Amino acid sequence: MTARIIDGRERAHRLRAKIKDTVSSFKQDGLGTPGLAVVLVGSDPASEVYVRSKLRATEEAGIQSFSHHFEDTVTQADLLAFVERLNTDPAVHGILVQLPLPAHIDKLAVINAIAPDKDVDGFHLENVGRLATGQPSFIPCTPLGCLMLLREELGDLRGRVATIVGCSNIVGHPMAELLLKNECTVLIAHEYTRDTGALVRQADIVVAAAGVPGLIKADWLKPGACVIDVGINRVAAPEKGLADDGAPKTKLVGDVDFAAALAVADAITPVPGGVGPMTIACLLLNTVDAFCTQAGRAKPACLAA
Ligand SMILES: NC(=O)C1=CN([C@@H]2O[C@H](COP(=O)(O)OP(=O)(O)OC[C@H]3O[C@@H](n4cnc5c(N)ncnc54)[C@H](OP(=O)(O)O)[C@@H]3O)[C@@H](O)[C@H]2O)C=CC1
Ligand SMILES: Nc1nc(=O)c2c([nH]1)NC[C@@H]1CN(c3ccc(C(=O)N[C@@H](CCC(=O)O)C(=O)O)cc3)C=[N+]21
Ligand SMILES: [Mg+2]
Repeated sequence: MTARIIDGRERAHRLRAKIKDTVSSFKQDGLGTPGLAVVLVGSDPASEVYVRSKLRATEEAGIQSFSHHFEDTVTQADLLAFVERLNTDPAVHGILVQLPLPAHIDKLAVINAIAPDKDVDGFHLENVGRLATGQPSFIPCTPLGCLMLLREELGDLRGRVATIVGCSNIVGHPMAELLLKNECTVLIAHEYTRDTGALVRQADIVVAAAGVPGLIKADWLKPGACVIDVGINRVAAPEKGLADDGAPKTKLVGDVDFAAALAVADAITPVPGGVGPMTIACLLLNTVDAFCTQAGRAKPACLAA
């Protein structure tokens, strides 16, 4: 038996099509157009790629995009002043500051400067606290995308054992909150966990978000587990030959030993084509949500998670 491969790209396309219809109905009803501002600092090539695909998806959905690129020498004061301008700009409903930020910038200060009702990443202290206490909040895009895939795959999650490997502010920790809220029994592993395999072996649901290629071995998986691989790791792929600069070509892999896991898991997300596209679709979803709240309007039922 071989595991079902969960097609995140297809699921994301479906969600983006619904968002696009919703946005066009807002325009027809004379309610205006949602707007998303994306702020990039410096010239990390991976960040530039992500920001470009976020902006492309935004425009394809009919959402207005505002893109701002700062040199990596920008001062914290200038960045904070810029966020404040976006906070008061009525055309901007959502604000995303791409991470990582250069070391001289206090990233928490920048995140917490974003107006909580425009914080479509859900990283602001107020949204984090709301999620942790069961109050309405923005939900970080990657965990929200993972939850949508899990619910489509498994239906009700109540009582299932979920092990999350990694507990960062942007993925692992909010994922744990969200699964707890969905009545899972949640186990969390991190760098100092003595036996991560022992936690993974108990899991009906595994969410791998450590950023370590091949960390999750197939013999760690409980037969029939549902595996969500969040990791995005660029590794050498000598089998693809050499690039122009003479170095081996590279490929993206997740944190799970995918080929071996296929024989044990019931369902698994691939990398690429799994969680990544859902992250982007959920960013658009959160932007529509922000727009509705700011317009004093209920979110359309067809977009409910
Ligand atoms: N698909 C998508 O949409 C997205 C993918 N990603 C990818 O997900 C991965 C995680 O991202 P992010 O959360 O930002 O990364 P961070 O580096 O911020 O966090 C990694 C987490 O994994 C833990 N960890 C590291 N090594 C191990 C190990 N050997 N065993 C168990 N736990 C370990 C760390 O523990 P400790 O807390 O003790 O340091 C930490 O909690 C990356 O590959 C990233 O590229 C990220 C965002 C979106
Ligand atoms: N403020 C902030 N919010 C974020 O949500 C945020 C961030 N900063 N910094 C970086 C991480 C990473 N992240 C990804 C989004 C999409 C893909 C994605 O679309 N991946 C494609 C492949 C892309 C490729 O080919 O490189 C896939 O998995 O199929 C990956 C990673 C969002 N992040
Ligand atoms: Mg660490």
